[in-house]
Amino acid sequence: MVRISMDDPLATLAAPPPNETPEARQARERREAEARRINDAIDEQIRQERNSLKKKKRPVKILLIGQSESGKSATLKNFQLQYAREQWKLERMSWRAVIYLNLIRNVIEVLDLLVEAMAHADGDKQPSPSSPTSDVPDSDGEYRRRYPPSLTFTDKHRLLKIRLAPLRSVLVDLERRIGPGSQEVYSVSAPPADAREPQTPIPHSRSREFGVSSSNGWKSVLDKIRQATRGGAGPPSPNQKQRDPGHDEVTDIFAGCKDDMKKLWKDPVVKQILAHRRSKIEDSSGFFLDDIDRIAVPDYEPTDEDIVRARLRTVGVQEHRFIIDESPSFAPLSDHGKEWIMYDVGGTRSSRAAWASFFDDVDAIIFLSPISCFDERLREDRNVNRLEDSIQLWRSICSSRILAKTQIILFLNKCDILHKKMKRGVLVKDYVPSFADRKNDTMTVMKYFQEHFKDISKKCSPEPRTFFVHFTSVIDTKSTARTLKAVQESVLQQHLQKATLI
Ligand SMILES: Nc1nc2c(ncn2[C@@H]2O[C@H](COP(=O)(O)OP(=O)(O)OP(=O)(O)O)[C@@H](O)[C@H]2O)c(=O)[nH]1
Ligand SMILES: [Mg+2]
Repeated sequence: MVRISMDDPLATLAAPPPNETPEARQARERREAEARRINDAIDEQIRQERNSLKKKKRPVKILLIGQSESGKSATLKNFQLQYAREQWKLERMSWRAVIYLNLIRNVIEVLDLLVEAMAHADGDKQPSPSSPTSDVPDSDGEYRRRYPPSLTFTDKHRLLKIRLAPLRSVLVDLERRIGPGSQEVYSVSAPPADAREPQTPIPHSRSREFGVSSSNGWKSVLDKIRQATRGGAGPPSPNQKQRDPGHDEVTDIFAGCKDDMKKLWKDPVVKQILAHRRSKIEDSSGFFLDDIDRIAVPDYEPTDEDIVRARLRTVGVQEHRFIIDESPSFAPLSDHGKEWIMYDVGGTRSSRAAWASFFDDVDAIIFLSPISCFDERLREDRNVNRLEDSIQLWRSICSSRILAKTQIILFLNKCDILHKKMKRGVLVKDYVPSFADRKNDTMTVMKYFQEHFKDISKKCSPEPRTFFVHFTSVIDTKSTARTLKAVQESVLQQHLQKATLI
C-alpha cells in the first residue's frame, strides 16, 4: 500500500488515484514512461544546441607563418585596416617613428656606399662607419667587382657625408626607442666563396637574433613610441602641449636633412653606384627614398600604404583580435560579431620553434612565401637561398601530422617585386636550374612556382587536402582586401563545419 505524506502537495498530485485497477495502472505507467522519454529527448536537444552554439561562438584562430620578411605582419596590417579601423587610427602616428627609421636606414645604406667608394678613391681602406669589417672590399679586385669604374667625386659628395652624419645618431636613438624589432637579424657566418653579391649589406655585428618574447610585439613597440614621444605616461608638460603628438627632436633633425637626403638619392654618381649592384634598394623592405618630400616634413602623417610598407621585425608572438561583422555576405554563415584571433610570429630561423605550440589550436594557417626571392639569400644564414628555405618550410608544414586536418592557405607573395625582376631581365634559371628554358616572364614563373608548391602539398600531406593558393602583393591594400574576403569565406566555412561535426 502506498503511504502519502499529507505535508507534500506535489506527492499528492503525483500519487496514483486510490482504487486504481491493474489495467489503469499499466496505462498510467506507459503514459509516464512516454512523458519521461520525450522529456529526456528535449533535454538532449537543448544540450546539443547549447554545445554547438558554444563551439560556433569559439573565435576563429589563424596563424600566420613564413620566413622573415615574407609579409606576415604586412598581411596582418591589411586585416587590421579592414576590421579594426579604430585601433588603426589610434596607432597611425606611432608608425611615424618606424617609417623615419626605415627611411634613415635607406639613406645610411646609400651613404655608406658613397663613403666607401670615396675612401677607395682617396686610397683609404678604412671601413665606413656602419660597414662591417667582413663587407669591406679588401682588394682592388673586390672593389672593382662591387663598384663601377671611373667614379668622379666632388665637394658636393664630401659635404653630403658631413651634413647627413647627424642621421647616424638619430638612427641609434630610434633603434633604442623601438627595441629589438628595429634591427634585422644578420648572419654571423661568411657567405660561400662563390656567392654573388649579397642582397643586402651586412651592418653592425650587434644585429644578432633576439629571444622569443611576447612582450616585444608591435603593439607594445607602438605603445612605447607613443609614451616616449609624449615624454612618458604622465600628463604632458606645457611645452609639449604646443606640439603635435609625436613631434620631437627626431622630426626636426629629419626635416633639416630633407634637402640633403634628396640630393644624395638623386645624385648621378650615387645612381651609377646603385645601378652597378645586382640587388635593387627599391625592392628592399621598408623602402621610402622616393617619398622624402612627403615624409621629411614636421606635420607628416603616415598614410595607410606607408604603414603597410613600414618594416618592423616581429619579435616573439603577437596576438591580434578582430571582430569581423561588417560583411553582409557572411550573414548566412556566421552570427554577426564573430571574433577572429590572428597570431603573427617572427620568421627568422631561430624564432620558428615557437610556432609549433599553436598548431593544435588554430583553424587555419596562412603560409607566406615571397616568390620574388629566388635570387636572394637569408639574412640570418647567407649560405641559404631564400626560396629554397621557404620551400623546405612549406614541405615541413605540409608533412606535419598535427596539421593534417588544418586548412593551409598559401600566399605566393611579393608578385610585384617578381614582376619588376622579370622586367629587369633577371633569369630564374640562373638560380633555379629546374626552371630550364621556360619563358622568363612573370606569369610563367608564377605558374611554375605554384605547381611546385602544389606538388609538395600533394606528396607530403599525411591526408588529402585542398590546395588553397593566392598570388599576392600584400602592400597593395585594395587587392589584398579582396584576397582576405576569399580567405575569410573558406576559413569560416571550415570553422563552422568543424563546430557542427564536433
Ligand atoms: N613590394 C612588396 N613589399 C612587401 C610585400 N609584402 C611585404 N612587403 C614588405 O616587406 C617587408 C617585410 O614584411 P613583413 O610583413 O614585415 O615580414 P614578416 O614576414 O612579418 O617578417 P618577420 O616579422 O621578420 O618574420 C615590409 O616592409 C613589407 O611592407 C609585397 O607583396 N610587395
Ligand atoms: Mg613580422
